[in-house]
Amino acid sequence: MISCILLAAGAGKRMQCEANKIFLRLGKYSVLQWNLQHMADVPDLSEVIIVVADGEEEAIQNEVASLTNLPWQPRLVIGGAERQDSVLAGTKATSETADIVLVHDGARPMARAALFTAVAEAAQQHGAAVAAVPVVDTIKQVRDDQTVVQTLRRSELYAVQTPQGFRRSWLLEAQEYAKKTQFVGTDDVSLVEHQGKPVYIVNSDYTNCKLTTPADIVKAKQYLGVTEPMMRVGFGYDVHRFKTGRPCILGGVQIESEFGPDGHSDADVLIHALMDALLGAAGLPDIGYWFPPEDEAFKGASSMELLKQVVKLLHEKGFKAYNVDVMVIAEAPKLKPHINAMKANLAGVLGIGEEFISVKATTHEKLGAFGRLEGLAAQAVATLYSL
Ligand SMILES: Nc1ccn([C@@H]2O[C@H](COP(=O)(O)OP(=O)(O)OP(=O)(O)O)[C@@H](O)[C@H]2O)c(=O)n1
Ligand SMILES: C[C@](O)(CO)[C@H](O)COP(=O)(O)O
Repeated sequence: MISCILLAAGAGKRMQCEANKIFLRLGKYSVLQWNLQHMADVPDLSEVIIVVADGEEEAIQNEVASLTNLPWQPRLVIGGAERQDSVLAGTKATSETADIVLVHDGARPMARAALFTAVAEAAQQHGAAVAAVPVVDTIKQVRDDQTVVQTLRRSELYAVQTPQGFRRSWLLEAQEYAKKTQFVGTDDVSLVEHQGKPVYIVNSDYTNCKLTTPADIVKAKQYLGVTEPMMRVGFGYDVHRFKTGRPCILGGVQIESEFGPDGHSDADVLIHALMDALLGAAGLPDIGYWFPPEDEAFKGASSMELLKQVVKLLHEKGFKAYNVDVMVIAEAPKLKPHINAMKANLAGVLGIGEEFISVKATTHEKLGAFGRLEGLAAQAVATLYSL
């Protein structure tokens, strides 16, 4: 049985962000979630212990809970001041039935399932193993006064990463010995080396870098295939004549009135302007193309139903509404009492919160055709983001 300790109790000081870097979002997942997603594909992994900073348990738990595909339920333990303390806390929480324990930096979200498996297999065979890559730079040993002691032979040098793997008995003994001899290592297998025991190198790749400084985030996004969401803006406008006896439906809300907008469909001018804004932002043809006025299928059609079709068209093109702002220009009826209901309608169909929806109304100060109550108009602006 394989158990994995995922270290997430650091402060992330060098990342210079306010919160622990484990919560940074890289596209659809946070750094922590990318780790868990990759680990979920490790065939024999049965137990995951996340080592968390005191006070961050709930936030970590929420991150875990939003992943529904994990084959195990990670357990949380509180870490210590130094990395080695955190690994020790994690080790104590591993099951006695685990024969292999892997230790992985939460700051390495690019490590793939195959690497975890390779390190676990090497640890099973050799006792202790570590993922590593040959160094690409020439490495020099340097004195405090900045002068070189020696140039190390590059062909013998590897930069080690995580996962680092152990037979559980080896890890426990190494930690015991490190405690007794007060040895502190900058990585985990160095505790085994300190006992004079061998550590096996598993060839990894350079994409498994540790997210340490802000520059590493750029690399991480590239390696994880994260593309920045693209924002698009669209504008829509519509006018309808008023007709006595027509229902007055605006924003999907039927308003008591002796007259209403005339048209082939329910003539919901607000929704029409909004649909054109959404379609325009997506670079799609306007509502006349999708719902032609001469087509009998749309006679008396509910514009809210048409809006649902527009949202479907957006999704098919890979877009989702981010926010919308609609302005109705009407001398009457009074829209204020109905604005909240309209916003709720739009929120439901667009699948966004009401705080991202604005519906406003203005009179035309009795000027011109709108002022004479011959008709009404609506303007809309919508922003979309790529899914
Ligand atoms: N006391 C500690 C220190 C570090 N870590 C974890 O060890 C990994 C590697 O450490 P590092 O990159 O140094 O992370 P931080 O300690 O968070 O960063 P910094 O040193 O910049 O504060 C990280 O996933 C970090 O969360 C830990 O669990 N407990
Ligand atoms: C374990 C490690 O990731 C191997 O490169 C590294 O030593 C961790 O160092 P940190 O200072 O805790 O980031």
